[in-house]
Amino acid sequence: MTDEPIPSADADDRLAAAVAAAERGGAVALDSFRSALDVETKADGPMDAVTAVDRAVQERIFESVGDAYPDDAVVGEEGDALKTVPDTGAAWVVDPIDGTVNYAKGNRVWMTSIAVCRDGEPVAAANYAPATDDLYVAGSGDARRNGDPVTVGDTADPNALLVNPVFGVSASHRRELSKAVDTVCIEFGDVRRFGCAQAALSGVATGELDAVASTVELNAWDTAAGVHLIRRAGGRATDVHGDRWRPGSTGLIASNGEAHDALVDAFDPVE
Ligand SMILES: O=P(O)(O)OC[C@H]1O[C@](O)(COP(=O)(O)O)[C@@H](O)[C@@H]1O
Ligand SMILES: [Mg+2]
Repeated sequence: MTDEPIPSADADDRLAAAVAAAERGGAVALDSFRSALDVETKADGPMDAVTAVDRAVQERIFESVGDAYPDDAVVGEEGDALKTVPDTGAAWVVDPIDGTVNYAKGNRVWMTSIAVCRDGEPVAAANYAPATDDLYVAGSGDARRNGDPVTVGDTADPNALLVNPVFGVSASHRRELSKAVDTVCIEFGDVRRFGCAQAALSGVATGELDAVASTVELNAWDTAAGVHLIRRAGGRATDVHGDRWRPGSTGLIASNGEAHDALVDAFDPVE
């Protein structure tokens, strides 16, 4: 296998700090959920939203991580934080609110996501959905939801797979998204889209979904934690060509593993 989780001796210490930081940050976000918010748009167009709450949550998480591990690198979606995961050392990858459009509209599908990476690979993950109080975590052991172990599903028939194309907020990704949705409709069971990549990836880890697909590079904060959860839940995560996924890879196919090659064949642009 090319997509086993990387063992890391310090993953479990940092996992405890990741959970604490996700809960602290998530509580800040929950305080303002379903209140009147000013929604600003970022470089990628009107679906690329940010609010003052996203920035406040990121700040809270950075404080929490900085207190516990002051020498670690910290990557974050908002502001001028580092945007890529360093190839060496320990790094924290933070999406303060994944699903800001949902959050701002009062939809409960959004998550505060934190991954810990070691030498560029995710080794621990905490995805917290404050509005539903669901917490998904994995360090060096089982993936867990609210303390209970979870595993990926066992659907193997391509025609029965629920596939979530998780990209396409940027205007520049719309054509690729449309092709990916077409591929799902023609070659697999049905399409799901949540507006929160970490919710989709967490859903693959628990068997609620069978696969997540992107044919374009995604940001580390939208992917790293969920990929680690899926690997620890028994699934697979590769790039669009079927090679081991890591932050910076081209595309992402993350699945229950049962029909992974069929998914890669269908989405890989190289025939
Ligand atoms: O195609 P793009 O522009 O990379 O956007 C896709 C990303 O946007 C999101 O749906 C929303 O992310 P944010 O709410 O954190 O901005 C992610 O979950 C998803 O990965
Ligand atoms: Mg975000």
